[in-house]
Amino acid sequence: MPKLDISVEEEQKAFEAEIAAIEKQWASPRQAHLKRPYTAPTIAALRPSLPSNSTSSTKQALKLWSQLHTHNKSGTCELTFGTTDPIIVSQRAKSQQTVYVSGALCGFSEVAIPGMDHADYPWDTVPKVVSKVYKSQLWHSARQRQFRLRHPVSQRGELENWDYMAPIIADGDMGFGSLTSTMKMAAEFVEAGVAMIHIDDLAIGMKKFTVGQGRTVVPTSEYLGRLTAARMQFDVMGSETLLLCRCDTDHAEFITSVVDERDHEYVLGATEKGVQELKKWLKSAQAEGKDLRKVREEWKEKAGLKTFDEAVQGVAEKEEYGAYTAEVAKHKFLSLSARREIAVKTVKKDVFFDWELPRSAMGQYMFKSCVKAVVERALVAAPLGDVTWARMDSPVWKDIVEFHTEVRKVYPDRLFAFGYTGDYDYAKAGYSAEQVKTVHLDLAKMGIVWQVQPIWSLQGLNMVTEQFGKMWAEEGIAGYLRNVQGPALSQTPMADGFEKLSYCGGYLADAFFETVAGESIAEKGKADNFKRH
Ligand SMILES: C[C@](O)(C(=O)O)[C@H](CC(=O)O)C(=O)O
Repeated sequence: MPKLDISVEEEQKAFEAEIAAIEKQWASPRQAHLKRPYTAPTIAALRPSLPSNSTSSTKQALKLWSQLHTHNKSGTCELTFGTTDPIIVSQRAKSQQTVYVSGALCGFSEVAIPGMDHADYPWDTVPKVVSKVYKSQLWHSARQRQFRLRHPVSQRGELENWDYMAPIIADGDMGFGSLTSTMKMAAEFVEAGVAMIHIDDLAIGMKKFTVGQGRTVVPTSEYLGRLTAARMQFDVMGSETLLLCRCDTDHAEFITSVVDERDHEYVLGATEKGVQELKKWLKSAQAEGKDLRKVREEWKEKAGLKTFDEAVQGVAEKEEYGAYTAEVAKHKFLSLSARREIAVKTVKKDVFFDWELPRSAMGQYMFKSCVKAVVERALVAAPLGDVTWARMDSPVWKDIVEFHTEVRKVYPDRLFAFGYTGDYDYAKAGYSAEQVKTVHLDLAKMGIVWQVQPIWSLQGLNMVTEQFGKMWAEEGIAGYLRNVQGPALSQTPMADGFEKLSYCGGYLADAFFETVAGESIAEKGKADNFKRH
């Protein structure tokens, strides 16, 4: 193998030039808000000798960044929806500025074995769908351009000119395991042309349910590690790709470990002495054929499940508890042992608290979520990413306002995303019909500039397909003419897919054949002649 023909001095000079370029990029208005736990020389030393393929992702990310800022300035928002299908992507170019590639949808339609959204598909599933979608966008933009340029300038003003290159936002779930899988996934996304990905704090394999209960999150440090891994990969590739810090702590019921003291305030423990470990309790109940959900609830009741602060409140006099909370409030984050020390100094009675007893058979600790916990995670994550999303189980307006207001107190210009998650029940969450009409605009005023209904392709397409299938089976072509073909042909311009001239792009194939045959399309003197200007 030949050696690299470069002197040590040249190598060092190139390294220093790379460092200077990285520092310049990091200081740019687009990136100045980001804070990395690593330096430019570290990143420069991690780069291969040829630049990575990140041009498309960078271009689309900058486009998205500018769209989101424009919305932020005007108090408006982008309302988009999820799909994985290039045909659907082509139509939304007429009304949406962005495309969302949802993991849940990929799990139903882009995998060998479909299933509920447990983010249990292979780690490169969503990047592959992004690549497919991005290539379809390129194709539509090329065929539209070719169609337009076949027409003289005088006629082009009349022709369609959609922006098919809508930036793609994609679901990176929890990063799929260790930091190296998060890096590999981030790299594949960049190469696929993605504009932004979201990474969350859910435990791998526990997206929705554990033993029939709520979701499980990872410690704050692990969440930050994932975001840092994605950010580092973008930096190694020199890309501008946006990182959306999604946080799923709202209504989470478990945390995988208590290794990070920032989480200790929210971990639940037994406060009654003498209760058996929950997992042993459940095991014997199972052997007796009892209803485990009921038995678990009974155990929680018996164990007096509380956070440590609640346990202190439970045994302290009013003034003692006041002294305890006053001392705790002096610190940003406090470990359980530090809280115990404060309790010993401020409260006469012993505080019994054991967070080992409620641990699940899989080892998870029980967690008490609240808006404050979500805000804290979002705040520590913010410097690593560009946009924040607190994924909520239910659209509780009070919580939404509190979350976004608190984050904006620290980061006044923060941009946010919001998911109209599939099964939200707005009436149950207390919204009137009037409120629902303007909710997207009310959200936009809080900086929630990117709003997505992630699973339209599941809910909406299923509904439309069911209705069409029934009609087709009953009425055949007469129903098709009435409901589909008739309206499609009579609208102006006619719906895509019916006409052969523009959308289906036969002329693009003709242009390839003509070019290969050496025919100059410009000189052929066709009616729809190709013009160079
Ligand atoms: C956004 C989401 O991650 C998705 O995969 O589309 C899901 C969607 C849903 O459950 O409706 C999520 O919100 O977790």
